[in-house]
Amino acid sequence: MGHPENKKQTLYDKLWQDHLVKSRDDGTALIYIDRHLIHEVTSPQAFEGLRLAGRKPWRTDSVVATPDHNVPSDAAERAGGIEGIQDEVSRIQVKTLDENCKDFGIVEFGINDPGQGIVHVIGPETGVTLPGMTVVCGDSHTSTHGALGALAHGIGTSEVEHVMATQCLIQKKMKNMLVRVDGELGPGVTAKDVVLAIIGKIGTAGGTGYAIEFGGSAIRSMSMEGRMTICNMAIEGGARAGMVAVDQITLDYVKGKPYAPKGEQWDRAVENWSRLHSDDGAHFDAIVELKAEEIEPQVSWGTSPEMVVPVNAVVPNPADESDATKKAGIERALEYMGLSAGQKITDINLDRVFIGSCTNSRIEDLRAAAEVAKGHKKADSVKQVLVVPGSQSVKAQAEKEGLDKVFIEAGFEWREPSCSMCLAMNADKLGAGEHCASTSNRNFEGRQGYGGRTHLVSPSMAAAAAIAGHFVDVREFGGVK
Ligand SMILES: CC(C)[C@H](C(=O)O)[C@@H](O)C(=O)O
Ligand code: SF4
Repeated sequence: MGHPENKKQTLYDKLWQDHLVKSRDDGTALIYIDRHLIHEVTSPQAFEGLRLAGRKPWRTDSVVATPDHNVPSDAAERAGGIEGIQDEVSRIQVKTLDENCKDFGIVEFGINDPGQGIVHVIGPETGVTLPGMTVVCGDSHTSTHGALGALAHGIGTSEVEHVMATQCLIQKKMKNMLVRVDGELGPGVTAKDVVLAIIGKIGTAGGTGYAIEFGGSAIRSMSMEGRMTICNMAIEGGARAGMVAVDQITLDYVKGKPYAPKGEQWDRAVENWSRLHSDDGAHFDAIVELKAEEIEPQVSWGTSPEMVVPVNAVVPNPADESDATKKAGIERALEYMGLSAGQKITDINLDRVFIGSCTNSRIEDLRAAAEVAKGHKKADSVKQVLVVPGSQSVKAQAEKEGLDKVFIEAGFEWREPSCSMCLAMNADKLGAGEHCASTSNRNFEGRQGYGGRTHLVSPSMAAAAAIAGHFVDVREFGGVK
């Protein structure tokens, strides 16, 4: 919320202002939506609603679809296309999306299309998501797209229908939070560690009611992939939207993408996008500061992303917690996770490892994991290591660089683009009681399969754990930059 006596605007204020259609007396407002991404899980009822009301999408070309949650990651199963999907519910979901897109004339990157991938990976990589846009999707991790200097957040299924019908959304303006990370990250410390450390500090409710802008020199010097990892998890810190100001790194990333403006339109876009940063002296309702040098590789030990500690720490003791509710939460998490207070994080043995998800399945993530895996073999005690690229285009690039071979030689499995074991909606699941080092964003009970135990880490930490069979400080592995 802009301070009454302060005309200086935050990035969020600007994006909001640019899309404000109407402020209403009840404190809500109507905002215009530029880009609407859809996937198979949250769109079927919305299409059904449109049909029942006899309505069509208002601006069909603003909608882009792709199946990601229910598509198999197994290459043989995947080769059979939609009809080849073994699980009936998944097959119906993917087929329904396909049919709805055909019926309503919506662009879809279908199951085996070269443009397919996790919706939050393909948006930025194709230029379907651009700076300055309002971006919505029936998916909470839509916050990812804010890394481009966009206002992006998840919406519910009824809102999916509303946006398709009207191109607008009823919203209440959020408050402004700045999370500033200054300094230089140490070797082996990545964007994932930064965002886990932020959530460890502010808690999963810390960002509730806020739009978070991530700034400071550590964020400014991060690649777009890193910024996306950070914004992806804004929602795990309670904020529906996370964002990063537009700078040269943003422009270099967007330029030349298939859906990005070209020629004279590019020049005009750049002129407009160069405003997309918070003004000096703009008012933030809350400011959180972290020092990059103090951030270490992180590992989550519990059942919420805020239950996270540095890799060389120990599992916390509920007896040290004075707040009764928090204490009970720690006790319950320890029981579910099968861990004991004071146990060293590096003593946690892993049954499976998952490298993927919209948090960490981009090319840079795969490069980081491959760098650690190169020349090593997974530990015998680790049953499975899945590497699931975030999109067909990431997969093709990784194969061009020979990363697939590095993984296969290390005994990892190289899979097809999908959400996969991030939430176990396809066949990739943990067994009850199994511990998994996962590069995803949620470690809730049962998230990766009934009774499964998820530990959130960075791609290089996941690869190191796969090789050692237990968590290790990736900085102790040779060759880590
Ligand atoms: C299925 C979808 C609605 C869900 C989300 O909103 O985030 C999923 O992507 C997740 O990560 O839990
Ligand atoms: S990869 Fe995971 S977090 Fe991302 S959209 Fe898919 S299920 Fe959700």
